Amino acid sequence: MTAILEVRGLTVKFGDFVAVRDVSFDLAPGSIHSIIGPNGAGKTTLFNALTGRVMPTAGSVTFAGRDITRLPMHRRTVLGIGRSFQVTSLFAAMTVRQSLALACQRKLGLGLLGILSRDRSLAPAAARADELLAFLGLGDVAERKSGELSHGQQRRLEIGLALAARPQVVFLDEPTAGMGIDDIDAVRRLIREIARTCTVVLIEHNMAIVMGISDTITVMFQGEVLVEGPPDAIRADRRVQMAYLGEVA
Ligand SMILES: Nc1ncnc2c1ncn2[C@@H]1O[C@H](COP(=O)(O)OP(=O)(O)OP(=O)(O)O)[C@@H](O)[C@H]1O
Repeated sequence: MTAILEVRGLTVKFGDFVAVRDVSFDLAPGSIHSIIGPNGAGKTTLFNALTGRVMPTAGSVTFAGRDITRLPMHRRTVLGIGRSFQVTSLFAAMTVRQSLALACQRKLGLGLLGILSRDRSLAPAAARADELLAFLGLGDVAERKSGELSHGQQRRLEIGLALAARPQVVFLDEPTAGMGIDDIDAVRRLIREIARTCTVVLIEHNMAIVMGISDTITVMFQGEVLVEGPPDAIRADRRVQMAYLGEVA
């Protein structure tokens, strides 16, 4: 199977500090691939380098056969890479429907003014926003301000913003952080649904979720890939257990 994303020798330095060192992995199309590791292992920095938020110091990222190593984030979005991001103050002041429509709009290359106007060319973004409201289970709160949603609803909206442009690969950064058990279950189901049409890369601290839904898990430790494999192999791997205990040499 040809990988949809190929990461080779990726290194990110902040000054002299190496946050991500020589990371390589393949992302199988249609899979749920989790990146785990103890605090400070380099997961978020790796995500940032893969989505164009930070530029790597060395290495390459190839998406669907195209070298995207140095592309900025917005160009990657257009190519089909989505990323969840926090409901910012801009989104917080807008309704849920408007927030989703704006995110859809970005893909179409139009701005906030377009969304708030009644231009007919906005119909595709509005239709996509409706589709996402239903998919996320946020139809009932569509006209509420995003900033007024419950924590769990806000996290679902963040996932929706990442899906707005119909990505081929979506990066979700701790989608269940701070959630109660009911919301966690809803997000687990949502991720499974997303994976029916899209490859999912996940940073997640909740091991029950990671072990329950991942096809492949890459374990990072001190900026490097410690081990990669299916959940059962990762669960049984002594090095992983030691890493979480902070005892890997
Ligand atoms: N902009 C930056 N400048 C300097 N150091 C940074 C920067 N961003 C991250 N780091 C450092 O890089 C290391 C990896 O951080 P990163 O946030 O990628 O880890 P993580 O695995 O996502 O951790 P956590 O699970 O705690 O979120 C940490 O030591 C962090 O302090």
